[in-house]
Amino acid sequence: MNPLVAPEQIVRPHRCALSVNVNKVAHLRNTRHLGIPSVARAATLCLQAGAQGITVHPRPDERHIRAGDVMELAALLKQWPEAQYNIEGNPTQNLMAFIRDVRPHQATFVPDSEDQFTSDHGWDVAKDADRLRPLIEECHGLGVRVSLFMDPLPEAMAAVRELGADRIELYTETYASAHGTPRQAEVLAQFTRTAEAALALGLGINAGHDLNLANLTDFIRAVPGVDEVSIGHALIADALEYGLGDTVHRYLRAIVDAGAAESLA
Ligand SMILES: CC(=O)[C@@H](O)[C@H](O)COP(=O)(O)O
Ligand SMILES: NCC(=O)COP(=O)(O)O
Repeated sequence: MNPLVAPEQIVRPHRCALSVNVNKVAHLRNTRHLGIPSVARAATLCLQAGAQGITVHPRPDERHIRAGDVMELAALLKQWPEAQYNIEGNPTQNLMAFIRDVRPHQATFVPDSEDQFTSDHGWDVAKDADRLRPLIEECHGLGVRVSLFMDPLPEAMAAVRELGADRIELYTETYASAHGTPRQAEVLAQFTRTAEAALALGLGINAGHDLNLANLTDFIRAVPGVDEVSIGHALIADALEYGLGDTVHRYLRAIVDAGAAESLA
Protein backbone atom coordinates (compact mmCIF):
# COMPACT_ATOMS: atom_id res chain seq x y z
CA MET A 1 0.00 0.00 0.00
CA ASN A 2 1.23 3.51 -0.81
CA PRO A 3 2.37 4.61 2.66
CA LEU A 4 1.16 8.13 2.03
CA VAL A 5 -2.29 7.92 0.46
CA ALA A 6 -3.97 11.31 0.12
CA PRO A 7 -6.14 12.13 3.17
CA GLU A 8 -9.28 12.37 1.05
CA GLN A 9 -8.81 8.72 0.09
CA ILE A 10 -9.09 7.63 3.73
CA VAL A 11 -12.46 6.07 4.26
CA ARG A 12 -12.67 4.34 7.58
CA PRO A 13 -16.06 3.45 8.98
CA HIS A 14 -15.43 4.39 12.54
CA ARG A 15 -16.69 3.78 15.99
CA CYS A 16 -14.89 5.59 18.74
CA ALA A 17 -14.52 3.57 21.93
CA LEU A 18 -14.67 5.09 25.41
CA SER A 19 -11.97 3.80 27.77
CA VAL A 20 -12.46 5.07 31.32
CA ASN A 21 -9.26 5.88 33.20
CA VAL A 22 -9.79 4.94 36.86
CA ASN A 23 -6.62 6.54 38.26
CA LYS A 24 -8.59 9.07 40.27
CA VAL A 25 -10.75 6.44 41.94
CA ALA A 26 -7.52 4.91 43.23
CA HIS A 27 -6.26 8.37 44.26
CA LEU A 28 -9.27 8.86 46.54
CA ARG A 29 -9.07 5.28 47.84
CA ASN A 30 -5.43 5.80 48.83
CA THR A 31 -6.23 8.69 51.21
CA ARG A 32 -7.53 6.24 53.84
CA HIS A 33 -6.78 2.60 54.73
CA LEU A 34 -10.40 1.53 54.17
CA GLY A 35 -10.30 0.17 50.62
CA ILE A 36 -13.10 2.46 49.45
CA PRO A 37 -13.94 3.56 46.81
CA SER A 38 -13.22 0.25 45.11
CA VAL A 39 -11.38 0.59 41.79
CA ALA A 40 -12.76 -2.75 40.57
CA ARG A 41 -16.33 -1.74 41.51
CA ALA A 42 -15.95 1.58 39.70
CA ALA A 43 -14.64 -0.22 36.62
CA THR A 44 -17.56 -2.66 36.77
CA LEU A 45 -20.07 0.20 36.92
CA CYS A 46 -18.41 1.84 33.90
CA LEU A 47 -18.50 -1.40 31.90
CA GLN A 48 -22.09 -2.09 32.89
CA ALA A 49 -22.98 1.40 31.63
CA GLY A 50 -21.41 0.64 28.26
CA ALA A 51 -17.81 1.84 28.43
CA GLN A 52 -15.78 -0.22 25.96
CA GLY A 53 -12.56 -0.24 27.99
CA ILE A 54 -10.66 0.55 31.15
CA THR A 55 -7.38 2.48 31.31
CA VAL A 56 -4.89 2.68 34.15
CA HIS A 57 -1.58 4.49 34.53
CA PRO A 58 0.33 2.71 37.33
CA ARG A 59 2.99 5.33 38.10
CA PRO A 60 6.21 4.19 39.84
CA ASP A 61 5.29 6.03 43.08
CA GLU A 62 1.86 4.29 43.19
CA ARG A 63 0.21 7.65 44.01
CA HIS A 64 -3.01 6.19 42.63
CA ILE A 65 -3.09 2.89 40.69
CA ARG A 66 -1.13 0.21 42.53
CA ALA A 67 0.18 -3.10 41.23
CA GLY A 68 -2.70 -4.88 42.99
CA ASP A 69 -5.21 -2.74 41.08
CA VAL A 70 -3.60 -3.66 37.76
CA MET A 71 -3.90 -7.38 38.54
CA GLU A 72 -7.43 -7.09 40.00
CA LEU A 73 -8.65 -5.25 36.89
CA ALA A 74 -6.99 -7.87 34.67
CA ALA A 75 -9.02 -10.55 36.44
CA LEU A 76 -12.19 -8.44 36.22
CA LEU A 77 -11.79 -7.80 32.51
CA LYS A 78 -11.65 -11.52 31.82
CA GLN A 79 -15.39 -11.40 32.65
CA TRP A 80 -15.85 -8.66 30.00
CA PRO A 81 -14.36 -10.23 26.83
CA GLU A 82 -15.60 -7.37 24.62
CA ALA A 83 -13.88 -4.74 26.76
CA GLN A 84 -10.31 -3.53 26.18
CA TYR A 85 -7.63 -3.14 28.83
CA ASN A 86 -5.19 -0.28 28.27
CA ILE A 87 -2.17 0.09 30.56
CA GLU A 88 -0.20 3.31 30.28
CA GLY A 89 3.25 4.17 31.47
CA ASN A 90 6.89 4.75 30.65
CA PRO A 91 8.29 1.50 29.20
CA THR A 92 11.78 2.43 30.40
CA GLN A 93 10.45 2.50 33.98
CA ASN A 94 7.84 0.08 35.43
CA LEU A 95 5.41 -0.43 32.56
CA MET A 96 6.94 -3.49 30.89
CA ALA A 97 6.66 -5.66 34.01
CA PHE A 98 2.88 -5.09 33.94
CA ILE A 99 2.71 -5.78 30.20
CA ARG A 100 4.58 -9.08 30.63
CA ASP A 101 2.38 -10.13 33.57
CA VAL A 102 -0.99 -9.01 32.25
CA ARG A 103 -0.70 -8.89 28.43
CA PRO A 104 -3.40 -6.19 28.12
CA HIS A 105 -5.01 -5.40 24.75
CA GLN A 106 -2.97 -2.22 24.55
CA ALA A 107 0.15 -0.65 26.06
CA THR A 108 0.31 3.14 25.82
CA PHE A 109 3.88 4.39 26.05
CA VAL A 110 4.04 7.75 27.85
CA PRO A 111 7.39 9.60 28.30
CA ASP A 112 6.75 10.65 31.89
CA SER A 113 9.42 11.07 34.51
CA GLU A 114 8.93 9.20 37.79
CA ASP A 115 7.89 12.28 39.79
CA GLN A 116 5.86 14.02 37.09
CA PHE A 117 2.74 15.84 38.37
CA THR A 118 0.76 14.52 35.36
CA SER A 119 1.44 13.60 31.75
CA ASP A 120 2.24 16.78 29.84
CA HIS A 121 4.14 15.88 26.64
CA GLY A 122 4.51 13.30 23.96
CA TRP A 123 7.56 11.35 22.75
CA ASP A 124 10.50 12.84 20.90
CA VAL A 125 10.59 9.90 18.52
CA ALA A 126 13.85 10.94 16.85
CA LYS A 127 15.63 10.93 20.24
CA ASP A 128 13.88 7.93 21.77
CA ALA A 129 13.65 5.58 18.76
CA ASP A 130 16.53 3.27 19.75
CA ARG A 131 15.05 2.73 23.22
CA LEU A 132 11.45 2.31 22.05
CA ARG A 133 11.91 -0.06 19.09
CA PRO A 134 12.84 -3.23 21.08
CA LEU A 135 10.12 -2.50 23.62
CA ILE A 136 7.52 -2.20 20.87
CA GLU A 137 8.78 -5.45 19.40
CA GLU A 138 8.53 -7.12 22.82
CA CYS A 139 4.92 -5.97 23.22
CA HIS A 140 4.06 -7.31 19.77
CA GLY A 141 5.68 -10.62 20.71
CA LEU A 142 3.29 -10.71 23.68
CA GLY A 143 0.30 -9.95 21.45
CA VAL A 144 -0.08 -6.43 22.84
CA ARG A 145 -0.96 -3.45 20.64
CA VAL A 146 1.27 -0.37 21.16
CA SER A 147 0.13 3.25 21.19
CA LEU A 148 2.62 6.13 21.51
CA PHE A 149 1.55 9.22 23.42
CA MET A 150 2.23 12.07 21.00
CA ASP A 151 1.88 15.81 20.66
CA PRO A 152 -0.08 16.87 17.53
CA LEU A 153 2.89 16.90 15.16
CA PRO A 154 2.03 15.69 11.61
CA GLU A 155 5.70 15.57 10.71
CA ALA A 156 6.39 13.02 13.46
CA MET A 157 3.97 10.40 12.18
CA ALA A 158 6.32 8.79 9.65
CA ALA A 159 8.86 8.13 12.41
CA VAL A 160 6.13 6.62 14.62
CA ARG A 161 5.15 4.29 11.78
CA GLU A 162 8.77 3.40 11.10
CA LEU A 163 9.18 2.43 14.75
CA GLY A 164 6.40 -0.13 14.36
CA ALA A 165 3.82 1.38 16.69
CA ASP A 166 0.20 0.48 15.94
CA ARG A 167 -1.43 3.70 17.09
CA ILE A 168 -0.74 7.16 18.40
CA GLU A 169 -2.50 8.66 21.36
CA LEU A 170 -2.99 12.36 20.66
CA TYR A 171 -2.15 14.34 23.81
CA THR A 172 -5.18 16.64 23.90
CA GLU A 173 -4.39 19.12 26.66
CA THR A 174 -3.64 21.96 24.22
CA TYR A 175 -7.00 21.34 22.55
CA ALA A 176 -8.81 21.26 25.88
CA SER A 177 -7.19 24.56 26.91
CA ALA A 178 -8.14 26.20 23.61
CA HIS A 179 -11.71 24.85 23.49
CA GLY A 180 -14.25 27.66 23.63
CA THR A 181 -11.61 30.31 22.85
CA PRO A 182 -10.78 32.10 19.57
CA ARG A 183 -7.84 29.67 19.16
CA GLN A 184 -10.04 26.55 19.10
CA ALA A 185 -10.21 26.20 15.31
CA GLU A 186 -6.48 26.80 14.83
CA VAL A 187 -5.50 24.27 17.50
CA LEU A 188 -8.06 21.73 16.33
CA ALA A 189 -6.73 22.00 12.76
CA GLN A 190 -3.31 20.88 14.00
CA PHE A 191 -4.87 17.76 15.52
CA THR A 192 -6.79 17.12 12.29
CA ARG A 193 -3.61 17.40 10.20
CA THR A 194 -1.81 15.03 12.57
CA ALA A 195 -4.64 12.50 12.40
CA GLU A 196 -4.74 12.66 8.61
CA ALA A 197 -0.99 12.08 8.46
CA ALA A 198 -1.30 9.15 10.88
CA LEU A 199 -4.20 7.58 8.96
CA ALA A 200 -2.34 7.96 5.67
CA LEU A 201 0.42 5.83 7.20
CA GLY A 202 -1.98 3.20 8.49
CA LEU A 203 -1.69 4.24 12.16
CA GLY A 204 -4.70 4.02 14.45
CA ILE A 205 -5.67 7.02 16.52
CA ASN A 206 -6.39 7.31 20.23
CA ALA A 207 -6.78 10.56 22.15
CA GLY A 208 -6.71 11.67 25.74
CA HIS A 209 -5.90 14.11 28.51
CA ASP A 210 -8.33 16.74 29.80
CA LEU A 211 -11.14 15.61 27.49
CA ASN A 212 -14.53 16.29 29.04
CA LEU A 213 -18.27 16.54 28.34
CA ALA A 214 -17.89 20.09 27.00
CA ASN A 215 -15.07 19.48 24.53
CA LEU A 216 -15.38 15.82 23.49
CA THR A 217 -17.97 16.05 20.69
CA ASP A 218 -16.22 18.94 18.94
CA PHE A 219 -12.94 17.02 19.00
CA ILE A 220 -14.32 13.78 17.57
CA ARG A 221 -16.32 15.65 14.92
CA ALA A 222 -13.21 17.47 13.69
CA VAL A 223 -10.49 14.83 14.02
CA PRO A 224 -10.90 11.89 11.61
CA GLY A 225 -10.61 8.26 12.55
CA VAL A 226 -10.44 8.36 16.35
CA ASP A 227 -10.56 4.74 17.52
CA GLU A 228 -10.53 5.34 21.27
CA VAL A 229 -10.68 8.16 23.77
CA SER A 230 -9.36 7.52 27.27
CA ILE A 231 -10.94 9.82 29.81
CA GLY A 232 -10.44 9.90 33.56
CA HIS A 233 -10.09 13.10 35.51
CA ALA A 234 -13.16 14.99 34.21
CA LEU A 235 -15.32 11.86 33.98
CA ILE A 236 -14.68 10.90 37.60
CA ALA A 237 -15.32 14.51 38.63
CA ASP A 238 -18.61 14.47 36.70
CA ALA A 239 -19.54 11.21 38.44
CA LEU A 240 -19.55 13.05 41.77
CA GLU A 241 -22.51 14.99 40.38
CA TYR A 242 -24.29 12.51 38.10
CA GLY A 243 -23.24 9.10 39.38
CA LEU A 244 -20.83 6.85 37.46
CA GLY A 245 -23.35 5.00 35.30
CA ASP A 246 -25.18 8.14 34.18
CA THR A 247 -21.85 9.90 33.59
CA VAL A 248 -20.62 7.12 31.31
CA HIS A 249 -23.90 7.37 29.38
CA ARG A 250 -23.36 11.12 28.99
CA TYR A 251 -19.86 10.54 27.54
CA LEU A 252 -21.13 7.80 25.24
CA ARG A 253 -23.90 10.16 24.10
CA ALA A 254 -21.28 12.81 23.32
CA ILE A 255 -19.50 10.29 21.10
CA VAL A 256 -22.79 9.36 19.40
CA ASP A 257 -23.55 13.05 18.89
CA ALA A 258 -20.20 13.32 17.08
CA GLY A 259 -21.36 10.60 14.69
CA ALA A 260 -18.62 8.23 15.84
CA ALA A 261 -20.78 5.56 17.39
CA GLU A 262 -24.18 4.03 16.95
CA SER A 263 -27.02 5.46 19.00
CA LEU A 264 -27.48 4.23 22.52
CA ALA A 265 -31.18 3.86 21.53
C1 LIG B 1 -1.30 9.80 29.68
C2 LIG B 1 -2.35 10.70 30.18
O1 LIG B 1 -2.57 11.78 29.72
C3 LIG B 1 -3.20 10.20 31.25
O2 LIG B 1 -3.67 8.97 30.84
C4 LIG B 1 -2.51 9.94 32.54
O3 LIG B 1 -3.00 8.74 33.06
C5 LIG B 1 -2.82 11.01 33.51
O4 LIG B 1 -2.11 10.65 34.70
P1 LIG B 1 -2.67 11.13 36.11
O5 LIG B 1 -4.03 10.52 36.28
O6 LIG B 1 -1.63 10.63 37.07
O7 LIG B 1 -2.74 12.65 36.02
N1 LIG C 1 -4.67 8.89 28.22
C1 LIG C 1 -5.54 9.85 28.83
C2 LIG C 1 -6.22 9.23 30.00
O1 LIG C 1 -6.18 8.02 30.18
C3 LIG C 1 -6.98 10.07 30.95
O2 LIG C 1 -6.55 11.39 30.96
P1 LIG C 1 -7.46 12.40 31.82
O3 LIG C 1 -8.86 12.32 31.28
O4 LIG C 1 -7.39 11.93 33.25
O5 LIG C 1 -6.84 13.76 31.61
